[in-house]
Amino acid sequence: MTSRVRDLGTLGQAVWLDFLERSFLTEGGLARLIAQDGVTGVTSNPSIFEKAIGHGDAYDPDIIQLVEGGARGVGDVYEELAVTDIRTAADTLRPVYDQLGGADGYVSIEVSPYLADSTADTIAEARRLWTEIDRPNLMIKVPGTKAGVPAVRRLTAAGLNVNITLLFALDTYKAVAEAYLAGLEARAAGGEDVSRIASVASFFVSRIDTRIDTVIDARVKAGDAEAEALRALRGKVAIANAKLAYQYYLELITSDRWQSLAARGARPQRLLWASTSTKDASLPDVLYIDALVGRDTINTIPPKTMDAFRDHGTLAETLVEDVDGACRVLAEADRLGLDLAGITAALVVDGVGQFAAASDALLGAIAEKRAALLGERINGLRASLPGPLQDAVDTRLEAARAEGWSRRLWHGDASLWTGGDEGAWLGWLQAGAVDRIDLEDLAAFAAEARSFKDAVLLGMGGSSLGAEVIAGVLGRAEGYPRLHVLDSSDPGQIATVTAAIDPGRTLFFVSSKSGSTMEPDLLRSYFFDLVERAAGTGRAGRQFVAITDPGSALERTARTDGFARVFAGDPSIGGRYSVLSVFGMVPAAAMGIDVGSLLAATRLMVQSCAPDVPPKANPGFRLGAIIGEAVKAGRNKLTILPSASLKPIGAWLEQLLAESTGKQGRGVVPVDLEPVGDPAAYDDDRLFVHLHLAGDQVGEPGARLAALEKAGQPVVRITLAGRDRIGQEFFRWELATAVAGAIIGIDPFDQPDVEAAKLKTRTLVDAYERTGLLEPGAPVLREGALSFFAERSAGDGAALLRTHFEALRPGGYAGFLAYIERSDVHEAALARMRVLIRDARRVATVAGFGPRFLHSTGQAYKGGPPGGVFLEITRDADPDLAIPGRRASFGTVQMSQALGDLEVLAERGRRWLRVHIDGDTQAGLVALERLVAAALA
Ligand SMILES: O=P(O)(O)OC[C@H]1O[C@](O)(CO)[C@@H](O)[C@@H]1O
Ligand SMILES: O=C[C@H](O)[C@H](O)COP(=O)(O)O
Repeated sequence: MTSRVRDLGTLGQAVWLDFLERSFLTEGGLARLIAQDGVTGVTSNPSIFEKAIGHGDAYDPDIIQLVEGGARGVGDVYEELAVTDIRTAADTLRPVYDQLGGADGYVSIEVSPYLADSTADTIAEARRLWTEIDRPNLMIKVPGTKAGVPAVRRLTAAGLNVNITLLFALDTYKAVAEAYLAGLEARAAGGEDVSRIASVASFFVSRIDTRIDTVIDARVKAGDAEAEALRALRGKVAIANAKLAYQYYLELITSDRWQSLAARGARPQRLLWASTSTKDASLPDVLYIDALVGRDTINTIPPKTMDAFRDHGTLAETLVEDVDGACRVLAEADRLGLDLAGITAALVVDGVGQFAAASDALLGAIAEKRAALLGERINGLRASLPGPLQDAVDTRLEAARAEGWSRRLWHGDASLWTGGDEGAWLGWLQAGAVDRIDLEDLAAFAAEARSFKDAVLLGMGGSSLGAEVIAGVLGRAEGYPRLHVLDSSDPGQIATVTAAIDPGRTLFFVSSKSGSTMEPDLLRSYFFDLVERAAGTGRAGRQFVAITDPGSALERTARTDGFARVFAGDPSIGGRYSVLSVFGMVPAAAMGIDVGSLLAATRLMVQSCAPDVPPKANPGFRLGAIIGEAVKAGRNKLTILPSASLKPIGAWLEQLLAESTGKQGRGVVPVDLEPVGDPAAYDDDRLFVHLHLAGDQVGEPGARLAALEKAGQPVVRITLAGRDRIGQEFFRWELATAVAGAIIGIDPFDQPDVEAAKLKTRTLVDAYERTGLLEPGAPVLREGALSFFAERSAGDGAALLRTHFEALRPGGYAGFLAYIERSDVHEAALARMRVLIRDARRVATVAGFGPRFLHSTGQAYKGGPPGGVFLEITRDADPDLAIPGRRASFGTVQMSQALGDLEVLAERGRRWLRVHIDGDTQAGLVALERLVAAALA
């Protein structure tokens, strides 16, 4: 059967198909074109795959199989699908390849457009695909970018078939031709065979006209004096450009340099006309076929254009016709100021961008399919945001996609944040992604831990809160010790834990990344002494385990004191991001939790947030964009509303968000444990996040969310189908915090203002050690059991409090900094006062127990958004607790911390008032509550 397409072959031109799709391959579409039309090759690109895989359900069975068969990430899923198609196409073309002795019969796959700016990455990816697909008639497409050209030489030298894509400019084509020659010469010089290597230079045609003609049309419309001359060039420049490229090719293959390679059996690098479907409906649909017919060239044609050519194409060797005319067209374009060089340069950048966008769309589509398949195995997130905030989030996600944030974040590109050392603090990404923990060793440790009745974890902030959430949400397994977390210097708190344990049957974790934090160090010496007294001198060490970064002071102490174990942290993970590392996993193992399955469940989220998942489909990015944009819109009070079983996560979220983002006068102020109110209680500075565990009662927060939503408040709902999905939230929020940090424009991995309070405290404690004195200052008022410390007096207690609260402005917040024992009763008393203030002043309220919050929200209170108005509560420790070998007691340390904290707050211009309770704490809180109510009345 004759075919006009096939007849192009008689004129020396090969026809390739610029299309690929699974059913087309499997149902014999390609085989038919080979047989009927003499098609001898296939090209693919990211847009072609996006059209094939990203729409419809043809690939769903494979996607299901891949996801179910190993819960792989979307990049892997895409590659499996693409590789399968490319192999099928290559195998279908293999008889052609064999018949022509390797002269044709190729199928091309493109390296990821994300790598277009990196020679090394392009080479590595090309080699990986070459090995993976493993077909002699494969061509790897490398873009003709600055970084791509040297890759062409190296890949050719390495023996790969290369198709150089996105060529628009003559000069770049010449550079690419040179790279091919140099690659072959390198092989020849090394005595390697050059005869089995093929290469094509893909010269893009229609896209040039699309650009030039748009400029022409605009100028004509604007009444350009040269309108007639301009119009005459419509649809002509790209073809003229291509003709000159072909002239260069003809020259090159007659050169001595080429001839000597040809003598060794080398094949010329053929010109391939790409982008040959007509984009402008006013031009003939076969324009870029008819006009580009020439010997030893290829035209890669999409199906519709091929049909059109089969129907009404013209067979003539046009490429060598009227070359002078082509020169005149280009000269005329130049005379008319049509900047071909500028346009072709821009087209390369655009081309990479377009293919990256197509890849993003495809990976996003696969991510969505994967999420649907995983169903409840992956935690859900729904957001109901006011219109402008939703728009800002959408815009941000799209910008983040275009700027490659997801990949840049995973690759540690510090320019996402402040360009500082952020890249050195991303170990938590890997902690979630791969097994960094020796699970076997952890299982052995868990078996050892069974002999203990209780476990006490001594650590502050990030070094204890993750373990506390795990204990609170997952609980311990039968037969394993009960975990108590002690993150305080409060004598009452310490006494409560001491009373709850049998020191001789308790395992102690001393958990500190730096190994120099004061509280765990003091607590270690307190409990070590206690155990020594119970178990006998020299025997305590075997009940102690250190979790600390290598080389820390704690590690040394642990060795000296004969600790049972020392677990080493990863120095590239900051404390607040450390839960999925040994800091969370070691205590979890001691509680009998199956760390392996917890991490496996977590990994589904990690994969959903992987670098190849575009921001919009990436659950961590989505949350981060919401948080970041909410902050930018003034909604910086992230109000945490967990269902009952998830309550412990609030404190962990607080430390993560506040310490990471609250600096330079910006960031998130997390609001935890503030009872949920009616819409009227809230201003427009909130973002509500509800976390719900399946099986929990909808309860208060759940029930009021709809009303808040209706009132136009932004509400995010996160759902967990099971307790072991808590790890997914750890990872999601860590990523979200890093993303929010990038949006807010701060370094989410430092904590500059925490250090200031630490320093002040240390100065006070050291002075006390020397002098035995701690100067708490003189109160401005004593009223019953309460003493008030303030910058100036203002009448009675209620008046002082009134003046204090009058400093609250819209968008500000009221903070309770309570240096008292953390207990349900005290928490409830604070919550009641918080509600009084919120409802009276429509401001957010926060509360923290000192010194616990110093290692968490303390950063944001001092360094974060201004407007915090702080009421510090202190009391004399009674009974107090001595610290072995020290003059200062725990009570003195705690008071030093309270005073140091206040000094720094004052230095930062924060509004403060201290109320000191004499005698019974509970009674003092009741009295204070009464005064707060009076002050607000
Ligand atoms: O683990 P470390 O070094 O004892 O620090 C405990 C906590 O203190 C902080 O450094 C803040 O003071 C937190 O970032 C950290 O989680
Ligand atoms: O190799 C083929 C090219 O990727 C393709 O021809 C580009 O065509 P387009 O410009 O129509 O997208």
